[in-house]
Amino acid sequence: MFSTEPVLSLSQADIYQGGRIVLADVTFDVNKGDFVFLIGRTGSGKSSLLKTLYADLWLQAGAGRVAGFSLEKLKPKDVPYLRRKIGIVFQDFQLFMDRNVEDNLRFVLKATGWTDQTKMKNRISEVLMQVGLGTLHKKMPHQLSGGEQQRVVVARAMLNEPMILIADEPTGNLDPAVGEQIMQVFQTINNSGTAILMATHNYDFLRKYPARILRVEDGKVIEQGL
Ligand SMILES: Nc1ncnc2c1ncn2[C@@H]1O[C@H](COP(=O)(O)OP(=O)(O)OP(=O)(O)O)[C@@H](O)[C@H]1O
Repeated sequence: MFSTEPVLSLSQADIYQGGRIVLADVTFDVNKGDFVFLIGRTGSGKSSLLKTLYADLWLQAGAGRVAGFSLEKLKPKDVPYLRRKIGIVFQDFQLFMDRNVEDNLRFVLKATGWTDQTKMKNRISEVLMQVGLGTLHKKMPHQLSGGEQQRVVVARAMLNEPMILIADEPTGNLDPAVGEQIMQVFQTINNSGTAILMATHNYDFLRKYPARILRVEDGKVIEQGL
């Protein structure tokens, strides 16, 4: 992949959900280091769009490239490799509740082909530092606050140095002050060069952290001025 190629590119893409078209003719790029908010009413199609980008929904018409993978040519066997190049964060933290923080992260590293114990330990320390949780390796998820759990989820998404972080309402279940901490973690990650595409209903973020805004409305995706 050439370094000038967008991290993500959709061209005249149609987004389907359950056999029904949700969004038509979607065209936009996200470049290295971009921060992009995705906004729109409940049910407008934000999650469907994001799911298409990480191949949870199949792209049925138009063209798409994500982290060097062509969505229209993607085969089921390619999906895990695509997902290694993108970090995914949802609203609900899905940590294994019966494993400590370090083991939650190690699970992902092993599943994505890491074998060297020292390298795994070092990478786990790096990502936990990156999200401001450098001392919580041995804690069980239930010993962490909701915000801390979500930061572990963000750390997990960063393990394989993704080119883009795709986040669907990552602060939706958190109180505003804690949501703000997650937003600051995203800013730090973005400042180190990782592109971020984040669906949110929190309009305070749009004011406080000016960035590109894509609005999903009436079956279309529109780039909005600042
Ligand atoms: N699994 C599904 N099967 C069929 N239709 C679905 C499915 N999931 C969502 N839809 C429909 O697709 C449309 C878009 O939903 P989507 O979840 O993408 O919206 P959203 O903008 O992410 O909403 P929210 O802000 O509430 O998360 C809605 O009409 C929804 O009812």
